[in-house]
Amino acid sequence: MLERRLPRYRPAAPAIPADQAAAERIGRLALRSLYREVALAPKPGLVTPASQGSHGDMDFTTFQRSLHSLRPYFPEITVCGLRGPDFATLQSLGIAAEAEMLAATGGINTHRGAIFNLGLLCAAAGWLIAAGETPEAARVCQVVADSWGDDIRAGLASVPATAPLSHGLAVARRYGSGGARAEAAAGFPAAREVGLPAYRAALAATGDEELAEVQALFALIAEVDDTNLLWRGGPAGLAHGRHAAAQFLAAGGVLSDDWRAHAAAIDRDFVARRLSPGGSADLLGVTLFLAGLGG
Ligand SMILES: CC(C)(COP(=O)(O)OP(=O)(O)OC[C@H]1O[C@@H](n2cnc3c(N)ncnc32)[C@H](O)[C@@H]1O)[C@@H](O)C(=O)NCCC(=O)NCCS
Ligand SMILES: Nc1ncnc2c1ncn2[C@@H]1O[C@H](COP(=O)(O)OP(=O)(O)OP(=O)(O)O)[C@@H](O)[C@H]1O
Repeated sequence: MLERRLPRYRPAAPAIPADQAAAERIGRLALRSLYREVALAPKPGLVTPASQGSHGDMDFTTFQRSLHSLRPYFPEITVCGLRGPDFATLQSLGIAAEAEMLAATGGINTHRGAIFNLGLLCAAAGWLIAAGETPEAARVCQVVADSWGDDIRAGLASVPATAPLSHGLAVARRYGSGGARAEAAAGFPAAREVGLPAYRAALAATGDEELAEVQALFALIAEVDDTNLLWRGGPAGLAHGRHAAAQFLAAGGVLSDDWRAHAAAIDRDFVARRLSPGGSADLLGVTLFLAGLGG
Protein backbone atom coordinates (compact mmCIF):
# COMPACT_ATOMS: atom_id res chain seq x y z
CA MET A 1 0.00 0.00 0.00
CA LEU A 2 0.94 3.61 -0.45
CA GLU A 3 1.72 4.19 3.26
CA ARG A 4 4.59 1.72 2.90
CA ARG A 5 6.03 3.38 -0.19
CA LEU A 6 5.79 7.02 0.90
CA PRO A 7 6.98 8.73 4.08
CA ARG A 8 4.43 9.73 6.73
CA TYR A 9 3.23 13.32 7.22
CA ARG A 10 5.95 15.41 8.85
CA PRO A 11 4.25 18.67 9.89
CA ALA A 12 7.23 20.69 11.07
CA ALA A 13 10.12 19.03 9.23
CA PRO A 14 12.30 21.55 7.35
CA ALA A 15 12.72 20.64 3.68
CA ILE A 16 16.12 19.54 2.38
CA PRO A 17 17.34 22.49 0.19
CA ALA A 18 17.67 20.31 -2.93
CA ASP A 19 14.10 19.01 -2.43
CA GLN A 20 12.82 22.55 -1.88
CA ALA A 21 14.47 23.70 -5.14
CA ALA A 22 13.07 20.72 -7.08
CA ALA A 23 9.60 21.40 -5.66
CA GLU A 24 9.75 25.07 -6.67
CA ARG A 25 10.73 24.08 -10.22
CA ILE A 26 7.65 21.85 -10.43
CA GLY A 27 5.46 24.69 -9.17
CA ARG A 28 6.80 26.89 -11.98
CA LEU A 29 6.06 24.11 -14.51
CA ALA A 30 2.39 24.13 -13.39
CA LEU A 31 2.11 27.88 -13.89
CA ARG A 32 3.83 27.68 -17.29
CA SER A 33 1.38 24.97 -18.38
CA LEU A 34 -1.54 27.29 -17.63
CA TYR A 35 0.08 30.16 -19.57
CA ARG A 36 0.44 27.81 -22.55
CA GLU A 37 -3.23 26.82 -22.29
CA VAL A 38 -4.63 30.34 -22.30
CA ALA A 39 -2.13 31.57 -24.95
CA LEU A 40 -3.18 28.81 -27.36
CA ALA A 41 -5.38 29.68 -30.36
CA PRO A 42 -7.68 28.62 -31.87
CA LYS A 43 -9.73 27.10 -29.02
CA PRO A 44 -13.48 26.60 -29.50
CA GLY A 45 -15.58 28.84 -27.23
CA LEU A 46 -12.63 29.51 -24.90
CA VAL A 47 -10.72 32.69 -24.06
CA THR A 48 -7.57 33.22 -26.19
CA PRO A 49 -5.30 36.27 -26.63
CA ALA A 50 -7.54 37.38 -29.52
CA SER A 51 -10.99 36.26 -28.38
CA GLN A 52 -13.37 36.11 -25.44
CA GLY A 53 -14.86 32.93 -26.86
CA SER A 54 -18.30 32.34 -25.34
CA HIS A 55 -17.53 34.53 -22.31
CA GLY A 56 -18.90 38.02 -21.75
CA ASP A 57 -17.20 38.53 -18.41
CA MET A 58 -13.55 37.60 -19.06
CA ASP A 59 -10.77 38.07 -21.60
CA PHE A 60 -7.06 37.32 -21.94
CA THR A 61 -6.14 40.13 -19.52
CA THR A 62 -8.40 38.59 -16.85
CA PHE A 63 -6.53 35.29 -17.23
CA GLN A 64 -3.15 37.05 -17.06
CA ARG A 65 -4.18 38.78 -13.81
CA SER A 66 -5.43 35.47 -12.45
CA LEU A 67 -2.18 33.67 -13.30
CA HIS A 68 -0.12 36.45 -11.75
CA SER A 69 -2.07 36.01 -8.50
CA LEU A 70 -1.33 32.25 -8.57
CA ARG A 71 2.45 32.68 -8.98
CA PRO A 72 3.26 31.83 -5.29
CA TYR A 73 0.59 29.13 -4.94
CA PHE A 74 1.98 26.31 -7.08
CA PRO A 75 5.51 26.32 -5.59
CA GLU A 76 3.94 26.63 -2.13
CA ILE A 77 1.64 23.62 -2.52
CA THR A 78 4.47 21.54 -4.06
CA VAL A 79 6.69 22.36 -1.08
CA CYS A 80 3.79 21.47 1.23
CA GLY A 81 3.64 18.11 -0.59
CA LEU A 82 7.17 17.34 0.61
CA ARG A 83 5.69 16.75 4.06
CA GLY A 84 3.07 14.22 2.91
CA PRO A 85 0.02 16.38 3.73
CA ASP A 86 -3.56 15.25 4.33
CA PHE A 87 -6.37 16.48 2.08
CA ALA A 88 -7.62 19.12 4.56
CA THR A 89 -4.19 20.81 4.51
CA LEU A 90 -4.22 20.98 0.70
CA GLN A 91 -7.81 22.17 0.71
CA SER A 92 -6.96 25.16 2.88
CA LEU A 93 -4.16 26.16 0.45
CA GLY A 94 -6.54 25.68 -2.51
CA ILE A 95 -9.29 27.77 -0.91
CA ALA A 96 -6.80 30.58 -0.13
CA ALA A 97 -5.57 30.49 -3.77
CA GLU A 98 -9.19 30.68 -5.00
CA ALA A 99 -9.67 33.79 -2.86
CA GLU A 100 -6.50 35.37 -4.35
CA MET A 101 -7.73 34.53 -7.85
CA LEU A 102 -11.18 36.03 -7.24
CA ALA A 103 -9.62 39.19 -5.76
CA ALA A 104 -7.40 39.53 -8.86
CA THR A 105 -10.23 39.02 -11.37
CA GLY A 106 -12.96 41.02 -9.63
CA GLY A 107 -14.87 37.90 -8.63
CA ILE A 108 -14.64 35.99 -11.94
CA ASN A 109 -13.82 32.26 -11.86
CA THR A 110 -10.92 31.85 -14.28
CA HIS A 111 -8.89 29.05 -12.69
CA ARG A 112 -10.95 27.23 -10.04
CA GLY A 113 -10.51 23.86 -11.73
CA ALA A 114 -6.81 24.46 -12.39
CA ILE A 115 -6.13 25.45 -8.78
CA PHE A 116 -7.69 22.17 -7.74
CA ASN A 117 -6.22 19.83 -10.40
CA LEU A 118 -2.72 21.18 -10.63
CA GLY A 119 -2.57 21.87 -6.88
CA LEU A 120 -3.16 18.18 -6.16
CA LEU A 121 -0.65 17.10 -8.81
CA CYS A 122 1.99 19.52 -7.52
CA ALA A 123 1.52 18.25 -3.95
CA ALA A 124 1.85 14.65 -5.18
CA ALA A 125 5.06 15.55 -7.02
CA GLY A 126 6.43 17.07 -3.79
CA TRP A 127 5.60 13.92 -1.86
CA LEU A 128 7.46 11.79 -4.40
CA ILE A 129 10.50 14.08 -4.30
CA ALA A 130 10.67 13.72 -0.50
CA ALA A 131 10.45 9.93 -0.93
CA GLY A 132 13.45 10.01 -3.28
CA GLU A 133 11.36 9.07 -6.32
CA THR A 134 11.27 10.79 -9.72
CA PRO A 135 7.89 12.55 -10.05
CA GLU A 136 6.89 11.01 -13.36
CA ALA A 137 3.49 11.62 -14.97
CA ALA A 138 1.87 8.26 -14.16
CA ARG A 139 3.26 8.21 -10.60
CA VAL A 140 2.00 11.68 -9.61
CA CYS A 141 -1.47 10.80 -10.89
CA GLN A 142 -1.41 7.55 -8.92
CA VAL A 143 -0.35 9.37 -5.73
CA VAL A 144 -3.30 11.80 -6.08
CA ALA A 145 -5.75 8.90 -6.44
CA ASP A 146 -4.23 6.74 -3.70
CA SER A 147 -3.59 9.48 -1.12
CA TRP A 148 -6.56 11.80 -1.51
CA GLY A 149 -9.08 10.07 -3.82
CA ASP A 150 -11.37 8.91 -0.99
CA ASP A 151 -11.47 12.38 0.60
CA ILE A 152 -12.16 14.03 -2.77
CA ARG A 153 -15.07 11.63 -3.43
CA ALA A 154 -16.37 12.09 0.11
CA GLY A 155 -16.50 15.87 -0.51
CA LEU A 156 -18.84 15.31 -3.47
CA ALA A 157 -21.13 13.00 -1.49
CA SER A 158 -21.33 15.05 1.71
CA VAL A 159 -22.80 18.35 0.46
CA PRO A 160 -26.11 18.93 2.31
CA ALA A 161 -29.22 19.02 0.09
CA THR A 162 -29.87 22.61 1.22
CA ALA A 163 -26.33 23.97 0.59
CA PRO A 164 -25.87 26.71 -2.05
CA LEU A 165 -24.56 24.91 -5.13
CA SER A 166 -21.63 25.82 -7.39
CA HIS A 167 -22.23 25.18 -11.08
CA GLY A 168 -20.21 21.97 -10.81
CA LEU A 169 -22.28 20.69 -7.90
CA ALA A 170 -25.54 21.73 -9.56
CA VAL A 171 -24.80 19.65 -12.66
CA ALA A 172 -23.45 16.82 -10.51
CA ARG A 173 -26.80 16.71 -8.72
CA ARG A 174 -28.92 17.16 -11.86
CA TYR A 175 -27.07 14.85 -14.27
CA GLY A 176 -24.92 12.65 -11.99
CA SER A 177 -21.70 13.96 -13.52
CA GLY A 178 -18.63 13.89 -11.25
CA GLY A 179 -16.70 16.68 -13.06
CA ALA A 180 -13.36 17.88 -11.72
CA ARG A 181 -13.65 15.88 -8.48
CA ALA A 182 -14.24 12.52 -10.20
CA GLU A 183 -11.41 13.15 -12.64
CA ALA A 184 -8.93 13.97 -9.87
CA ALA A 185 -10.08 11.15 -7.54
CA ALA A 186 -9.51 8.61 -10.33
CA GLY A 187 -5.96 9.90 -10.99
CA PHE A 188 -6.75 12.02 -14.09
CA PRO A 189 -7.63 9.26 -16.60
CA ALA A 190 -8.69 11.77 -19.27
CA ALA A 191 -5.38 13.64 -19.12
CA ARG A 192 -3.30 10.43 -18.98
CA GLU A 193 -5.19 8.29 -21.48
CA VAL A 194 -6.61 10.92 -23.87
CA GLY A 195 -4.79 14.25 -23.63
CA LEU A 196 -1.22 13.00 -23.22
CA PRO A 197 -1.25 10.35 -25.99
CA ALA A 198 -2.89 12.82 -28.41
CA TYR A 199 -0.32 15.48 -27.52
CA ARG A 200 2.65 13.13 -27.91
CA ALA A 201 1.42 11.56 -31.18
CA ALA A 202 0.76 14.97 -32.78
CA LEU A 203 4.11 16.30 -31.54
CA ALA A 204 5.90 13.29 -33.03
CA ALA A 205 4.04 13.71 -36.33
CA THR A 206 4.46 17.48 -36.72
CA GLY A 207 7.32 18.58 -34.43
CA ASP A 208 5.10 21.55 -33.55
CA GLU A 209 4.04 22.08 -29.92
CA GLU A 210 1.11 24.34 -30.76
CA LEU A 211 -0.36 21.85 -33.21
CA ALA A 212 0.05 19.15 -30.57
CA GLU A 213 -1.77 21.34 -28.02
CA VAL A 214 -4.71 21.90 -30.40
CA GLN A 215 -4.92 18.16 -31.10
CA ALA A 216 -4.87 17.33 -27.37
CA LEU A 217 -7.59 19.89 -26.65
CA PHE A 218 -9.94 18.48 -29.31
CA ALA A 219 -9.22 14.93 -28.11
CA LEU A 220 -10.19 15.99 -24.57
CA ILE A 221 -13.37 17.82 -25.66
CA ALA A 222 -14.44 14.68 -27.58
CA GLU A 223 -14.13 12.44 -24.48
CA VAL A 224 -14.51 14.42 -21.24
CA ASP A 225 -17.72 14.84 -19.21
CA ASP A 226 -17.10 18.58 -19.15
CA THR A 227 -19.31 20.16 -16.49
CA ASN A 228 -18.87 23.59 -18.09
CA LEU A 229 -20.45 22.30 -21.32
CA LEU A 230 -23.16 20.61 -19.24
CA TRP A 231 -23.84 23.78 -17.25
CA ARG A 232 -24.07 25.98 -20.33
CA GLY A 233 -25.80 23.55 -22.73
CA GLY A 234 -27.27 20.67 -20.74
CA PRO A 235 -26.80 17.08 -21.96
CA ALA A 236 -27.60 18.15 -25.56
CA GLY A 237 -24.90 20.85 -25.44
CA LEU A 238 -22.34 18.40 -24.05
CA ALA A 239 -23.21 15.81 -26.72
CA HIS A 240 -23.04 18.47 -29.45
CA GLY A 241 -19.63 19.70 -28.26
CA ARG A 242 -18.22 16.19 -28.05
CA HIS A 243 -19.56 15.27 -31.48
CA ALA A 244 -18.07 18.40 -33.12
CA ALA A 245 -14.65 17.63 -31.62
CA ALA A 246 -14.86 13.97 -32.66
CA GLN A 247 -15.64 15.04 -36.25
CA PHE A 248 -12.60 17.34 -36.22
CA LEU A 249 -10.41 14.40 -35.17
CA ALA A 250 -12.03 12.00 -37.65
CA ALA A 251 -11.20 14.46 -40.47
CA GLY A 252 -7.50 14.15 -39.54
CA GLY A 253 -7.31 16.78 -36.81
CA VAL A 254 -4.28 19.06 -37.13
CA LEU A 255 -2.80 16.75 -39.78
CA SER A 256 -5.54 17.80 -42.21
CA ASP A 257 -4.69 20.64 -44.67
CA ASP A 258 -7.80 22.65 -43.81
CA TRP A 259 -7.76 22.10 -40.03
CA ARG A 260 -7.65 25.83 -39.27
CA ALA A 261 -10.86 26.51 -41.21
CA HIS A 262 -12.53 23.52 -39.57
CA ALA A 263 -11.46 24.65 -36.05
CA ALA A 264 -12.62 28.21 -36.78
CA ALA A 265 -16.04 26.90 -37.87
CA ILE A 266 -16.36 24.91 -34.62
CA ASP A 267 -15.36 28.01 -32.63
CA ARG A 268 -18.08 30.08 -34.36
CA ASP A 269 -20.61 27.32 -33.69
CA PHE A 270 -19.67 27.07 -29.97
CA VAL A 271 -19.84 30.87 -29.56
CA ALA A 272 -23.26 30.98 -31.27
CA ARG A 273 -24.48 28.35 -28.80
CA ARG A 274 -22.61 29.93 -25.81
CA LEU A 275 -20.76 26.66 -25.25
CA SER A 276 -17.37 26.71 -23.49
CA PRO A 277 -15.37 23.54 -22.73
CA GLY A 278 -13.65 24.97 -19.63
CA GLY A 279 -13.06 21.56 -18.03
CA SER A 280 -11.26 20.35 -21.16
CA ALA A 281 -9.18 23.55 -21.14
CA ASP A 282 -8.18 22.84 -17.53
CA LEU A 283 -7.29 19.28 -18.49
CA LEU A 284 -5.14 20.59 -21.35
CA GLY A 285 -3.22 22.48 -18.63
CA VAL A 286 -2.89 19.19 -16.73
CA THR A 287 -1.78 17.38 -19.92
CA LEU A 288 0.98 19.95 -20.56
CA PHE A 289 2.11 19.67 -16.94
CA LEU A 290 2.31 15.86 -17.22
CA ALA A 291 4.15 16.14 -20.55
CA GLY A 292 6.63 18.49 -18.85
CA LEU A 293 7.21 15.98 -16.05
CA GLY A 294 7.84 13.20 -18.56
CA GLY A 295 7.79 9.50 -17.89
C1 LIG B 1 -13.30 20.98 -6.39
C2 LIG B 1 -13.68 22.31 -6.92
C3 LIG B 1 -12.79 22.65 -8.08
C4 LIG B 1 -15.11 22.11 -7.23
O1 LIG B 1 -15.67 22.63 -8.27
P1 LIG B 1 -17.25 22.65 -8.33
O2 LIG B 1 -17.82 21.29 -8.41
O3 LIG B 1 -17.75 23.48 -7.19
O4 LIG B 1 -17.52 23.22 -9.72
P2 LIG B 1 -17.21 24.62 -10.40
O5 LIG B 1 -18.19 24.74 -11.49
O6 LIG B 1 -17.12 25.72 -9.40
O7 LIG B 1 -15.75 24.41 -11.03
C5 LIG B 1 -15.39 23.27 -11.66
C6 LIG B 1 -14.06 23.46 -12.36
O8 LIG B 1 -13.61 22.22 -12.87
C7 LIG B 1 -13.35 22.27 -14.26
N1 LIG B 1 -13.94 21.04 -14.85
C8 LIG B 1 -15.17 20.84 -15.34
N2 LIG B 1 -15.33 19.58 -15.77
C9 LIG B 1 -14.17 18.96 -15.52
C10 LIG B 1 -13.72 17.63 -15.72
N3 LIG B 1 -14.50 16.67 -16.25
N4 LIG B 1 -12.47 17.33 -15.33
C11 LIG B 1 -11.68 18.27 -14.79
N5 LIG B 1 -12.04 19.55 -14.59
C12 LIG B 1 -13.28 19.88 -14.93
C13 LIG B 1 -14.02 23.51 -14.75
O9 LIG B 1 -13.27 24.16 -15.71
C14 LIG B 1 -14.16 24.39 -13.53
O10 LIG B 1 -13.07 25.29 -13.44
C15 LIG B 1 -13.52 23.47 -5.99
O11 LIG B 1 -14.43 24.49 -6.10
C16 LIG B 1 -13.15 23.21 -4.58
O12 LIG B 1 -13.61 22.35 -3.86
N6 LIG B 1 -12.22 24.08 -4.21
C17 LIG B 1 -11.58 24.08 -2.94
C18 LIG B 1 -10.12 23.89 -3.12
C19 LIG B 1 -9.71 22.45 -2.90
O13 LIG B 1 -10.44 21.58 -2.47
N7 LIG B 1 -8.47 22.15 -3.15
C20 LIG B 1 -7.96 20.84 -2.92
C21 LIG B 1 -6.53 20.72 -3.07
S1 LIG B 1 -5.77 21.79 -4.17
N1 LIG C 1 -9.02 29.55 -21.85
C1 LIG C 1 -10.14 29.43 -21.16
N2 LIG C 1 -11.23 30.10 -21.53
C2 LIG C 1 -12.38 29.98 -20.83
N3 LIG C 1 -12.56 29.20 -19.76
C3 LIG C 1 -11.50 28.52 -19.36
C4 LIG C 1 -10.26 28.61 -20.04
N4 LIG C 1 -9.38 27.84 -19.41
C5 LIG C 1 -10.04 27.29 -18.39
N5 LIG C 1 -11.32 27.69 -18.34
C6 LIG C 1 -12.29 27.25 -17.31
O1 LIG C 1 -13.65 27.46 -17.60
C7 LIG C 1 -14.35 28.01 -16.50
C8 LIG C 1 -15.19 29.18 -16.93
O2 LIG C 1 -16.36 28.70 -17.49
P1 LIG C 1 -17.77 29.35 -17.17
O3 LIG C 1 -17.71 30.83 -17.36
O4 LIG C 1 -18.77 28.59 -17.98
O5 LIG C 1 -17.91 29.00 -15.64
P2 LIG C 1 -18.87 29.63 -14.63
O6 LIG C 1 -18.33 30.93 -14.15
O7 LIG C 1 -19.03 28.54 -13.61
O8 LIG C 1 -20.26 29.81 -15.43
P3 LIG C 1 -21.03 31.06 -16.13
O9 LIG C 1 -20.01 32.01 -16.71
O10 LIG C 1 -21.85 30.35 -17.18
O11 LIG C 1 -21.86 31.71 -15.08
C9 LIG C 1 -13.32 28.44 -15.52
O12 LIG C 1 -13.55 27.76 -14.32
C10 LIG C 1 -12.01 27.99 -16.06
O13 LIG C 1 -11.37 27.06 -15.20
